[in-house]
Amino acid sequence: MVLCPVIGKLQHKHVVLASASPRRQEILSNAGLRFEVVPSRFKEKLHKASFATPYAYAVETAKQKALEVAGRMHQKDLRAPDVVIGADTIVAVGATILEKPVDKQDAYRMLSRLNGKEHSVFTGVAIVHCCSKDGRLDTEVSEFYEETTVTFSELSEELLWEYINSGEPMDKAGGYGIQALGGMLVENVHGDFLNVVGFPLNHFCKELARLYYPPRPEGLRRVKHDSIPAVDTFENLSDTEGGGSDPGPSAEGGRGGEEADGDRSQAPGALDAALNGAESRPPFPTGLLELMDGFKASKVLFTACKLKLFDVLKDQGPLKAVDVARKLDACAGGTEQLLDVCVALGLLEKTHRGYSNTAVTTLHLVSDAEHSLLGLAEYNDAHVWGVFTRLGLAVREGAGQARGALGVTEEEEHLSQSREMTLQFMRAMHSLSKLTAHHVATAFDLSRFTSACDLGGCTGILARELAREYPHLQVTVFDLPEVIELSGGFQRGGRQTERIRFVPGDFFKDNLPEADLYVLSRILQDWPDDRLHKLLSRISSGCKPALRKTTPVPDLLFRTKARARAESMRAVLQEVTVWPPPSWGPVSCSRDLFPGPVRPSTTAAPPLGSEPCKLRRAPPSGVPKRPFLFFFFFYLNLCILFLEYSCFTMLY
Ligand SMILES: O=c1[nH]cc([C@@H]2O[C@H](COP(=O)(O)OP(=O)(O)OP(=O)(O)O)[C@@H](O)[C@H]2O)c(=O)[nH]1
Repeated sequence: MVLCPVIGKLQHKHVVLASASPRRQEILSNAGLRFEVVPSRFKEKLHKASFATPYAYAVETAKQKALEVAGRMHQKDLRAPDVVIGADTIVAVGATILEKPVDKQDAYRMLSRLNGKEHSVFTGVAIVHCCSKDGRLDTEVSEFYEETTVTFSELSEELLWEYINSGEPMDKAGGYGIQALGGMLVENVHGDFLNVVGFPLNHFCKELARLYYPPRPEGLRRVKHDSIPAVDTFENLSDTEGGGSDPGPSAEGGRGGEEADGDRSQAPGALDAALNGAESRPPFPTGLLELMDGFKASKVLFTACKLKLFDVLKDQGPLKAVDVARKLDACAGGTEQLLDVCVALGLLEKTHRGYSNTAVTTLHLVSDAEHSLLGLAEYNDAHVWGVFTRLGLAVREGAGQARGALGVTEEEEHLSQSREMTLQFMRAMHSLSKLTAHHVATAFDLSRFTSACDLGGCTGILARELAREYPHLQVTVFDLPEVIELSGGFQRGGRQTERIRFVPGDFFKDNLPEADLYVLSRILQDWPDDRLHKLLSRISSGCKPALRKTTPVPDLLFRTKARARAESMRAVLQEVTVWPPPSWGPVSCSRDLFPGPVRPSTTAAPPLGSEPCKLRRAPPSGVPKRPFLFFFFFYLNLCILFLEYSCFTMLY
């Protein structure tokens, strides 16, 4: 089903997108267009000074990209596709054109030019209709451009370099990606957002409508000025065009135009019916459909990780599908499909040289990357996936499903916890903590504490970060004996630094190490309320009495979120500090730790009469200071935590 009937017009045609840009592929496939991707080999080296305007340059480049692909495909098979789409996005500061940066310095130069100012983003688009006759290629080119103006905030050098070092700018016009981290640099956008991302979908649909539905006779015209084609185009939704290569639209009244007119003149009554139907149609439930299919995307990611696809591409890419298949010892067809889905999901890039990792993949899905999340992917695939398939049972029975997923009884459970499973869990926590630990450790000013105990501290990543950040803090990592035994394998420079010690024990049974700050990071969601009450009461009595009586500063309990992004993490902590709602469980501060029964995630903190810990620093300048974003982050995280808490307490 496609929302836009003009897109449906292309449904039975062989459409080629002459672009390697994953963003363009995503925008067009999200719009329901089916197409083949054949990246253009046209070198973007037109002489800029010879164009009167920056957009003329972008349009010409887009046209040359599309024509190169049409010509190459025609030469190869003596049969061109029906339609080739080319696009080119540039940033213009006055008359100066910025394309993709060639290196970090170049990215810095570009971003500095844009800093604190307004600029234009132009995307030129060419739609080339092809026709192969007697071995000859005929083309008919429609072209247009779209302009969007973007204003950057005043950004510090530090932030620019942090952004450049994220790797994001390198394949983006002007050196930023508005759809991702680069969005934080942008204060204002005027015009079509998707145009900045790389493809002006709205203008494209209008152009198709113009091409495929030439103006109709006055009497029959319905007036609706809208981005998506004029409503008088709805009558022809079900037409079945052959896959021929004759150009659909034609200024002289080509096939597409004749069809449309023919239908119109036949059935104006049917047109009205169709129109009424169209108007009463409900809004397209995009979010819902994404939820329906979200699990497929996760499984694709897990499968690619399991096959070590990203490692292969990191070391040897770009590679063609057959070569990847050989290296993975997998079927060529299946591998190609997996690779293409990864491209669609933005995990890989595809060019004529083959498939290669994207910047994010290189950072997080390669085994030996500093911030690899492979451990988390492996654990979610091997364990969490199975448990979540039993969610229905959990709801019906009101019982945890972890054992069921393993296929073991309560008695066998302990035995089934193999060393490998423990390691798998530790790898997951380790990789996630590496991302979040610094942000957790620096979110609050903890300098007044002299000893901290990280309960369930696993491999000690947060402990290290706390010790690094607070030179007077002694940190104890307290975890199960089997975890402590294995944690040595995760330490690069030796497990024990002077101020960190690892203590084995069970926090439900054994004496807790003394400390004046206890940290519960990703712990609370794992247990039912009665156990949590027990744990929190034990912490309360273990807390140094002197400190409890005298300090005006709250002890602090906090736990991190599963998908805490750095910015949102800080924003949430800030939000909580500024406005601690009583119902907020995830990050809670209190002076006396839980004197009475508590329900950690819902009524965790007793009245917060005590002064909460102050945020140590202001949010980084990259975090927008606008209140709505704070609220967005706040609610986003609240939702994630609620979901996590509910699911975990139900399933485990
Ligand atoms: O905010 C954003 N701005 C721009 C982009 C991406 O930048 C590139 C622009 O480069 P170009 O138009 O030359 O396209 P290529 O990626 O080289 O692919 P072709 O094969 O079509 O030449 C484009 O990918 C935009 O999507 C962005 O992502 N965000």
